[in-house]
Amino acid sequence: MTDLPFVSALVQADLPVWEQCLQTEFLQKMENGTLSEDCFKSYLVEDSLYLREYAKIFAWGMTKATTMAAMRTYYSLLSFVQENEDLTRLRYLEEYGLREADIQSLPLRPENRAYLDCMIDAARNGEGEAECLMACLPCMLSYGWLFQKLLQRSPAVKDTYYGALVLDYAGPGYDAACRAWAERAEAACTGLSPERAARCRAIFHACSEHELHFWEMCATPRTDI
Ligand SMILES: Cc1ncc(CN)c(N)n1
Repeated sequence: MTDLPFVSALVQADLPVWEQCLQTEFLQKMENGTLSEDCFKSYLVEDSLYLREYAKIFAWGMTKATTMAAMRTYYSLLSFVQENEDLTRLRYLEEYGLREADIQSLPLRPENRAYLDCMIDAARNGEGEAECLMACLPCMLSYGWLFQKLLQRSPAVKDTYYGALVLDYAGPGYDAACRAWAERAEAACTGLSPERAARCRAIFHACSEHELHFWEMCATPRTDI
């Protein structure tokens, strides 16, 4: 992504946070094959609730869109998350005897709620597309980075129970979506005033930190499923 200077600088600045994500108990155990099914199931449930709410961030973005290109970006991102990213997760949930409809009434854990509130705040109160994309980007890009790293470091992870999920996020389809998303963010953030660019960087960083807190949370399973 060296041809995307704004986005590359964001990623470089936050790599230490993403490294910390890789070191969390949940991802370490996933990598070495010792993650309990309770933890994994709990992660899938929490993440399903997260992705449901995540969709609403695009809705806020759309209310501020001033071009058809921006509308199409939100639409394509939303459909990627809901149609591609959802498939593997739903298959796992099914294996646990859970249907999507069964989990909708569950409360979000505080770390999850805090992350979503941060993104919604950026999309609702920011000036426009740049802020909305900055809020959504760490979610997308950090997963691509994390799971590619995990797979490179421990290729045997693909033969574990969690292999399908790892391969999804480390694979070319997800990578292409990340690239498209990053290009759009680069365009939205090009030519911003220094003040607004700084606010965008702060949103991206805050959301990277929330990704870390989400992984930390996942080491302890929910007790209500
Ligand atoms: C919390 C979280 N962050 C990121 C992703 C990957 N889009 C996800 N599914 N969930």
